[in-house]
Amino acid sequence: MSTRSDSPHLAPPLSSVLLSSAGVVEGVLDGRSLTDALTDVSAALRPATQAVSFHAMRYLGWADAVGRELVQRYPSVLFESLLLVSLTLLKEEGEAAAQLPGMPVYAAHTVVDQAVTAASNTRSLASFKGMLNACLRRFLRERAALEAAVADSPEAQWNHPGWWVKQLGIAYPQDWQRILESANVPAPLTLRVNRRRASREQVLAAFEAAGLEAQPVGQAGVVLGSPKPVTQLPGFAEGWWSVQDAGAQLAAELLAPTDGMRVLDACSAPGGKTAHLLELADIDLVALDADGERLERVEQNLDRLGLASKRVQLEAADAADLDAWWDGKPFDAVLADVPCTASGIVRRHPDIRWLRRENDVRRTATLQARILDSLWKTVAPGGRLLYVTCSVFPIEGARQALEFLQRHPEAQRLDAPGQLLPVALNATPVEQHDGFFYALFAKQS
Ligand SMILES: C[S@@+](CC[C@H](N)C(=O)[O-])C[C@H]1O[C@@H](n2cnc3c(N)ncnc32)[C@H](O)[C@@H]1O
Repeated sequence: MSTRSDSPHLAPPLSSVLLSSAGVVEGVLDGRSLTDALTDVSAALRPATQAVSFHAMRYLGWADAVGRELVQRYPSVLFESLLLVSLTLLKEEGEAAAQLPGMPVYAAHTVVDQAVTAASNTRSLASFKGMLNACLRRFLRERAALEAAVADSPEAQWNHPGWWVKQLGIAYPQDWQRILESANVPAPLTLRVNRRRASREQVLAAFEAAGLEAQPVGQAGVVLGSPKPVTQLPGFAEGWWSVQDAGAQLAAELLAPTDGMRVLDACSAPGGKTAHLLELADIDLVALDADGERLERVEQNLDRLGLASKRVQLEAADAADLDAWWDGKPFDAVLADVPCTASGIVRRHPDIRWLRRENDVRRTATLQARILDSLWKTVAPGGRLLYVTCSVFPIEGARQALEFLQRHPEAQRLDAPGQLLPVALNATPVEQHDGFFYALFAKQS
């Protein structure tokens, strides 16, 4: 086995990692998020399983198409998942494998041998180990012909569902390939310094002293040269910083709260932007989220960052149901970081593309419009509302903003970036960010 220097230390046998990764992929095929499915994996296997299953998600479209060439009918979803995971590890060889960002690199014969061992060691797969062996060996023998057979499939070529590729092609005739390719570049670890606890210079100096390469980005960001577990970085327990993509760091800056303002963070969990708002000014803040469990994470994050106070009120409620939570006192500034398809953060969550269905996009856009219309009522005359999504589909972004203005002629659109497309391909860590949409509206007094 050989691993690149940035691959995790893969101490457990590859057969165990392949089997646990197959279990995780099986979970995603069954509709679970990758993060959730990974919680079932033992601590000893988790780092390696995470690396292998993230990689599998990035190349699942290609592996699925090749798998269909190799197998008429899968004996089980676990078999299918084990085959697909193994194929993604065989996707490139030698130099090409080393070039594929984030690819855990193993010799081909090791992958085949360990996949077959994984099948032998698993009661429900043992009688299919010969079939698995034959499929993987056939792939190695007939790679070129199999690659050619799937080349025309958009899923195989772009590793996204066909409907997703089509929608991006229509929306971004110039950029769609770059967007799709950016989705397969593993994201850097980007932090936002909590200016109430530390300066950026202080954080950069502490990282340098710990031998970590880091650079400033944006107004308060720091991007690491290579990702590390956050608890191992200086300043985590002290609340010096939070993990947040550079594109997401624009939200609180655009809403620009000032001391004494009454502010609403309407879809706040897990609290990344809530904390940023509180770092920027002394405000009275209501933080809502429909999901009570996720709201607990807002509380934990504010505690760690030293930002919890009597001026912060957390409410588990549907933002669109004003009767349930609003006392009628208007807000000077409202952050509407609404639920979305998350199509702009696929590089951080490579499973999202496989979990979404085409009709989710319209369904989500309808929910967003409902939340937006309700929240607009809570904005004080002269106040502002920032609409945010981490999506690249225009129906959740540019079109949503346009339709909002048509429904609310009293809203004035202020300067904001609009659609930020994800930047990752051929970009330095400092240049990279996820895809977001930002529209800022003022309510005329
Ligand atoms: C994009 S996430 C918010 C991320 C958060 N602002 C941050 O920066 O950490 C969207 C959130 O909206 C919440 N949500 C979904 N439907 C909602 C609703 N009807 N009212 C309020 N929150 C809702 C979800 O539970 C989710 O936590």
